[in-house]
Amino acid sequence: MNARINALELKDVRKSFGKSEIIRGTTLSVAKGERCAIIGPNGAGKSTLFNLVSGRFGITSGDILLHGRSVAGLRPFEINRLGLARSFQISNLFEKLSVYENLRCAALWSLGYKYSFWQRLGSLRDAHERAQQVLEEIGLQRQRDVPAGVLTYAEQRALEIGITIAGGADVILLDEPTAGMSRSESDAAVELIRKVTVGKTLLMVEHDMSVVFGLADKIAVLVYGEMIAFDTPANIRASADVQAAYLGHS
Ligand SMILES: Nc1ncnc2c1ncn2[C@@H]1O[C@H](COP(=O)(O)OP(=O)(O)OP(=O)(O)O)[C@@H](O)[C@H]1O
Repeated sequence: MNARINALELKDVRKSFGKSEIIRGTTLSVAKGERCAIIGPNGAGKSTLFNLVSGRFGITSGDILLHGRSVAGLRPFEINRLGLARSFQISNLFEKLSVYENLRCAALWSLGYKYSFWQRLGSLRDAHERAQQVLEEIGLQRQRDVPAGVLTYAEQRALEIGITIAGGADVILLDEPTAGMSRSESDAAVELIRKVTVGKTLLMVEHDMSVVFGLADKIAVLVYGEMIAFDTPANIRASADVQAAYLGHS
């Protein structure tokens, strides 16, 4: 029965800021293990949608389900503990801490670090193991003890992806993971994202169409708060509506 439950589901989600309705009835189902990209012109509401899914903003109406369970009204850390982690457009690193320490902090936070002595010992051990494992996955072993602030930009973005996955969440939200990267850096980031999201569910906002079409199993097109299409990359590319509303102008 669980196989039929989607990892993430948005049901007629609406969000208004004052009198302006920014998200206008979005319905979206992301199956377990699927990689899904949200595209759309500037101001379409992509970041707002991310903020609704991760609990940073409350929805005005509709519902959001994570593994079949409503998360509407929950706070970001509660949604995180239920298995959803997100990255941010703006760097979220502790620049003075080492690469390893950044990863360990992220793992500890998600493990629900508490002040009980025994629990603390167990959490520290688990966090250490997770941090080591993620360090290898993101290919930053050689920079393990380097302060995050001195990494190159592309390495910092890789570390951010590592921090996002370090807690073991199975639904990952990445906000413009290749923004500001050169073509070759962005190609490497695509490979990294592909690798670290195997077996997980990915929702990402991305402006770079080669990244979107290279990674996504499904693409959602958001225009002025309305989801005008949600389909495979081939169908999105062929859609006259999408061409007219967005791709033709990018
Ligand atoms: N906290 C807020 N209060 C009021 N309006 C907001 C708030 N956050 C976003 N908006 C408005 O919602 C609209 C959508 O913004 P959003 O940042 O979600 O778009 P976007 O698709 O992510 O754009 P971009 O591609 O430029 O990042 C914009 O008109 C923005 O001004």
